[in-house]
Amino acid sequence: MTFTVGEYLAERLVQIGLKDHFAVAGDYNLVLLDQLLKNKHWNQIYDCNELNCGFAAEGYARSHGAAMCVVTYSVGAISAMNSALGGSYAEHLPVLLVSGCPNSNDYGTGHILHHTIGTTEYAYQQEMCKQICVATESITQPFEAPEKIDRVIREMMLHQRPAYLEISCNVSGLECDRPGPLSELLPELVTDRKSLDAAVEAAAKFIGKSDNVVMLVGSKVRPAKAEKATVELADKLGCAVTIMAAAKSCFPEQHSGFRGAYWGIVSTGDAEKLVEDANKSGVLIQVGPNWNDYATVGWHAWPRGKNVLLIQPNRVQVDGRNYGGFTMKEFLKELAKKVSAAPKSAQGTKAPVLDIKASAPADKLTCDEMTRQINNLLTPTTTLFAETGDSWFNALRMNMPNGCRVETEMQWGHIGWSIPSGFGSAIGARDRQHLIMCGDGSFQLTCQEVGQMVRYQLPVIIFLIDNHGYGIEIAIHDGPYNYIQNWNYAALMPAFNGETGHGLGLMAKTAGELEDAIKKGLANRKGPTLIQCVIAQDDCTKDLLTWGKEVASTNARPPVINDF
Ligand SMILES: C/C(NCc1cnc(C)nc1N)=C(/S)[C@H](O)COP(=O)(O)OP(=O)(O)O
Ligand SMILES: [Mg+2]
Repeated sequence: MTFTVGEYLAERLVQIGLKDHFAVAGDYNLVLLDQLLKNKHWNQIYDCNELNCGFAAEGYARSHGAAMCVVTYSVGAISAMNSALGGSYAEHLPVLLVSGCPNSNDYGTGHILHHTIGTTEYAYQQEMCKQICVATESITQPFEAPEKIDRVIREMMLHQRPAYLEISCNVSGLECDRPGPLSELLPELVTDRKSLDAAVEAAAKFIGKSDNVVMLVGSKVRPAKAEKATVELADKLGCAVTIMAAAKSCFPEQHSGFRGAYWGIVSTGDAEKLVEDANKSGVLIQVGPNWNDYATVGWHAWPRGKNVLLIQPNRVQVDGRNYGGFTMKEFLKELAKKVSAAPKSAQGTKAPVLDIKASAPADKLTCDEMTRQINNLLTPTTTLFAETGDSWFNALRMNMPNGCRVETEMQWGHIGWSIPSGFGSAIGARDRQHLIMCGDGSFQLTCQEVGQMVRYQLPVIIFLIDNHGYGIEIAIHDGPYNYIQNWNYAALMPAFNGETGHGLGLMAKTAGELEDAIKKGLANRKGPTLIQCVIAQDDCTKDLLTWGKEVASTNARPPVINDF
């Protein structure tokens, strides 16, 4: 039995732990899909389109550690680039985008091929991908496959960022060597001990100079696999710990030091005062922050300067020095050993607690009541997806049981992401209850993947927030373009079910109807439940309005005219 190029790719990805991969068929990838199916240690999962396929892979990488999606040339791959590469790069996720590509005999012949842009060159796709991933390879001969496949996987795992691979449609089924051991795919970074020791020494001294130490945890602790090491340092220091909005659930909120989220004027709990005081006159330890325009509320809330110890995945900046040559995890673990055990008493009051009075069952459903009821569902094995929009603010104010995970896409911010990504995450972690909070505007971009949740019988509960339009945009800058055709979202489910599905579509216009719909959703284990939560168009969190106005004014800055 010959071992083929496609089987090599399958074996390598199964070796790094994948149990599933995602695909949309096309004539440039059918032979490859056949080869991937020969490997019985994983499943081939299908998507409705390539944008969703890329997001499903991104979601799988969130819950399972890495992912692959397979699409056809150009008409498939260029859609998938948005999600599988751009989004995954922005969100630090190891996703391999694989595209079938033209028959190797066509290269250099002047042939014009279908699905291309109609020129005689086919390298443009790989060139496009080079801009938004860490490694790309093109395979037109079987003998080059092992080295090129290993390289893209190795780079993707080392940098926790996406990579791109294309394979000629006449090569995937050709004979190929078998792979060597997995270890060469996952090289450990060589630690520069001298630099690590110097950085730890400097940081411990820096921290020791103040009795007002506050930690601020950012989203990069997750791709750096440093969440546990962050808790170890917090335990040793006994200091107050705050999180950035994009790092919701990256630090346990039942921890004695937890004090809320820092997000400038829309911070929760004591976080704003704690962070800004420490930045002014204490020590502010920032672990994996991503200070973009949204996180800094339009550049108005960006604590920087001489009192900051900045720890990034591969760099540490402290007291005017800059160190590299070790990982965040190594640095945090060594620092936890080094700092004095004298705990910096965790400042401020306890962590903020969601405090919303329950509505009466007959009351019209509100954003607060919906948030309260969803918050009551959270358990240590829940994964809550919060779509771009007011869902960010609703998730941020919820209380997280330790182990509960929140997924957001606050860097890429592609509306519609949560449905396909939630689908992929649920495939990758079938033992976790997946809840998705998705706005009506977002849902209209990628809702087809609810049909795939029906197909794979995933008991995902979708809270479709029907506020008749782009609420966040209306708050930032209103206009006719923020209003959408209002669908009967609950009525979609019978359509997605076809003859065989078990999806449930329910309408909730009152608090009681939502309670009842949630009960039905929790009981529905053989398919998704979509609950259309109808709320007033102007019913959004105060924080969204405050934040939106600031961001809008920053977006509106006039160009600086340099009159020389
Ligand atoms: C249109 C847009 N952003 C612009 C945008 C447009 N296209 C893509 C792919 N991504 C984007 N973020 C955004 S945030 C809408 O308010 C989302 O509306 P919805 O899902 O209904 O949520 P809210 O009502 O809570 O705002
Ligand atoms: Mg909306």
